[in-house]
Amino acid sequence: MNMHQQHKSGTDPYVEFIDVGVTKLSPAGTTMLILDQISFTARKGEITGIIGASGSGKSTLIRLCNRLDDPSVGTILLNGQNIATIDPLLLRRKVAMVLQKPFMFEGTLLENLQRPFLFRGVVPPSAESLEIARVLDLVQLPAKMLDRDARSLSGGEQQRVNLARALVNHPEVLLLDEPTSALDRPSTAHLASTLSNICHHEHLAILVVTHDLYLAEHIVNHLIYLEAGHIVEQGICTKMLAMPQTTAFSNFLTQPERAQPSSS
Ligand SMILES: Nc1ncnc2c1ncn2[C@@H]1O[C@H](COP(=O)(O)OP(=O)(O)OP(=O)(O)O)[C@@H](O)[C@H]1O
Repeated sequence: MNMHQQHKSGTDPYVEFIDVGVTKLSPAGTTMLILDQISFTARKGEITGIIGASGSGKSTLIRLCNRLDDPSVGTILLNGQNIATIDPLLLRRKVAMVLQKPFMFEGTLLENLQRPFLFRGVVPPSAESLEIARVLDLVQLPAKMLDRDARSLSGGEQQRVNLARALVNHPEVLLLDEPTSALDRPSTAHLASTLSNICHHEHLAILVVTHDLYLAEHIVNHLIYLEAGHIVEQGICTKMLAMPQTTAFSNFLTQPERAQPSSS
C-alpha cells in the first residue's frame, strides 16, 4: 500500500529556507561553496525528502535546521521566526534530530526513554505513564520490551527507540539523516510506516535525508534533489519520480546502483 494516501495533507508553512548558502574553508584555506541559494518550505503534516549524490550537501542542509551548522547567507524561519534568534537548546527541543546510527545509552529501553527528562532536570515518567505509552504506540514498540537492555535490541528496534526518545520532547520538527542506511528492506518498510504514522498523528514537519528510493516513493510528499549544493529540482515526490524535469535528476534515478522505485 502506498502510505501517501494515509496522510492528512498539511498546509501550514513550518520550516522555511530563504536563499540560504553555506561556505566553508578547505584545509588548503580556499573558500568552498557547500550550499547555494537554497529555498524551500517544509510543512507540518508532510514529509520532505532530501535526495542527492554523496557530497551534494544533504547533511549540511539538515544540520542547519537545528543550528548544528549556521548559514553563511540567507534566513531560516521556524513558524515565521528566524532560528538565529532562538536559543539553540530550546530550538533542539522543537527540532529533534534522529541520527543515522541509533545510539543507545547503557540501560533498559525505559531508561533510554527517560534520558531526555533527566537531561532537563525533570522527573521522568514511569513505565506505566501515558507519556511512555504514547511514544511506544507511535513507534510501534510493545510495552513488554521496556525492561530489555537497549543495546541488545535489533537495529530496527533501536532505530525506533531513537525515534521514541526524540518524540518524548514533543518536537514540532523531526530531522532524520539516512535513517534506513543500516536497515534491511523489511525494517525499512516498518520504519517507513512508522514515520508516516508519526507525521499524521503528531502533525509534525519531517525532513529526511535519504538515498533510499523506497522511502522516497512510499512516504515522501515534497522531494528536493540536490546536486553540488544546489537544488536542481523540487516538487511533489510522486510526480518527480514519475516524470523528472531535468536530465540531472533523470540520470540520478537511472544510475545502476539505485534500485528502481516499485509500483506497489
Ligand atoms: N565543516 C566542513 N568543512 C569543510 N567541508 C565540509 C564541511 N562539512 C561538509 N563539508 C563538505 O561539504 C560537502 C557536502 O557535505 P555533506 O556531508 O553535507 O554531503 P552529503 O550530501 O550529506 O554527503 P553523504 O551522502 O556522503 O553523507 C562535502 O564535499 C563535504 O566534504
